[in-house]
Amino acid sequence: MEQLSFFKEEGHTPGLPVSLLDYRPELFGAAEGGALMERLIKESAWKQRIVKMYDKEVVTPRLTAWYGDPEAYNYTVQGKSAPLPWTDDLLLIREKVEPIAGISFNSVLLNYYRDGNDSVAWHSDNEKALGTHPVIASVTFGQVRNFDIRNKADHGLKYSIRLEHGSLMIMKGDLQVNWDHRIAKSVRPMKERLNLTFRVVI
Ligand SMILES: O=C(O)CCC(=O)C(=O)O
Ligand SMILES: [Fe+2]
Repeated sequence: MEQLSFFKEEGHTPGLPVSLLDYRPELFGAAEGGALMERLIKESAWKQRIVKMYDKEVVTPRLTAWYGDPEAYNYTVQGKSAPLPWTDDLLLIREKVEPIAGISFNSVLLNYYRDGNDSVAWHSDNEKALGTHPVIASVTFGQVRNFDIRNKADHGLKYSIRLEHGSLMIMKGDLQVNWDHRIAKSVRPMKERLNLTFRVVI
């Protein structure tokens, strides 16, 4: 498979340094990743959460599920429900991710994008419960979608990374401080995509 490096996908700006974002395609092979994705989609406890946006309550345009250690519970990140216990598949993925990330994760947020209509709006993962410079490991299965990153102070400074099936992307350093990210809706037809972000909730 062609190795699509992050830097190939950049627009008019130089690439973000690896100290902020480390992209590694093919953490999982196509077949293994496909099997994991199918099981996780079928077996996870999906919820469509309601979040407050500018005083309005809106339903998140994707499905989510939280798993982790019981101690990883923090209402500012997960809403009112405690994380569900780790499953074998989630532990297997965590085991592959941790040596590369260089830290131990105590929770994982799963995002299920059913089609091109599902998305996550511009945000940074800067909740207090994640600390100021969180290391977040993001594993993607299924449909390739663009992961857009824009500078908080200069919205013209933007990058777009194609997150491929089976890939790992590690976000770290100042990324959540100075940059927002999103998965935009797509007018082109999109198949389903599963994303797992491993986090340390403190
Ligand atoms: O689906 C993705 O790649 C990103 C998800 C995300 O940004 C988040 O869960 O905070
Ligand atoms: Fe995020």
